[in-house]
Amino acid sequence: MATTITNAEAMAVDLRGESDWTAFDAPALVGSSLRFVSGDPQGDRFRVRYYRDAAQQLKARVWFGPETEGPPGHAHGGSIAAVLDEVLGLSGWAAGHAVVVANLNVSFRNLLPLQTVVTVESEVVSINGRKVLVKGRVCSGSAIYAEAECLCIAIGQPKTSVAG
Ligand SMILES: CC(C)(COP(=O)(O)OP(=O)(O)OC[C@H]1O[C@@H](n2cnc3c(N)ncnc32)[C@H](O)[C@@H]1OP(=O)(O)O)[C@@H](O)C(=O)NCCC(=O)NCCS
Ligand SMILES: CCCCCCCC(=O)O
Repeated sequence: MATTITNAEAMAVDLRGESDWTAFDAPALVGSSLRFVSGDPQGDRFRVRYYRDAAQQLKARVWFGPETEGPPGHAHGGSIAAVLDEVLGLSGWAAGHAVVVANLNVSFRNLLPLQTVVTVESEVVSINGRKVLVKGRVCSGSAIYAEAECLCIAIGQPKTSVAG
């Protein structure tokens, strides 16, 4: 019997990282609860693959599928914010802090065409008591789609970070 596949399922989406990145296993660090953004790797919304770069900062390759649409042909701002929320919060965890996101400030710089694979970069820029400040951006080559600053607050004991 023939199997029905949607256009998006049939689509090859290249989420490979750079040669000096290593795969990062998010569920191994935080559990399997992060389903909203990265829980459907064959879906029509987001497809996400996590890495650490050579400086050990968390990076993600993210495909914005047809179901992230907001303005015609482009990603909904909330979908971009959701991706930044997860990646930057997870970046705090990857740096060893058991955090939740308290404040996320996003600047949308350019419309993001649907079915684009972007890189989400993150950098932990300061740690002040329970406050872990993470900056990040959504980009592809020289194109910057969004930039964000994320205040994470530690709610538990520091976690041993995992290499991938
Ligand atoms: C973030 C959260 C844990 C903070 O609550 P708390 O543990 O009681 O901590 P406090 O309110 O004492 O805040 C701790 C510090 O962070 C600061 N802070 C907390 N939220 C902040 C915010 N939104 N913006 C700026 N600073 C904030 C406080 O001012 C405080 O700073 P201080 O130590 O210099 O006084 C709580 O508000 C929360 O659970 N929010 C929901 C988080 C969430 O649902 N995120 C999305 C899913 S990850
Ligand atoms: C348990 C890992 C938390 C990572 C950040 C999630 C961001 C959010 O839910 O808003």
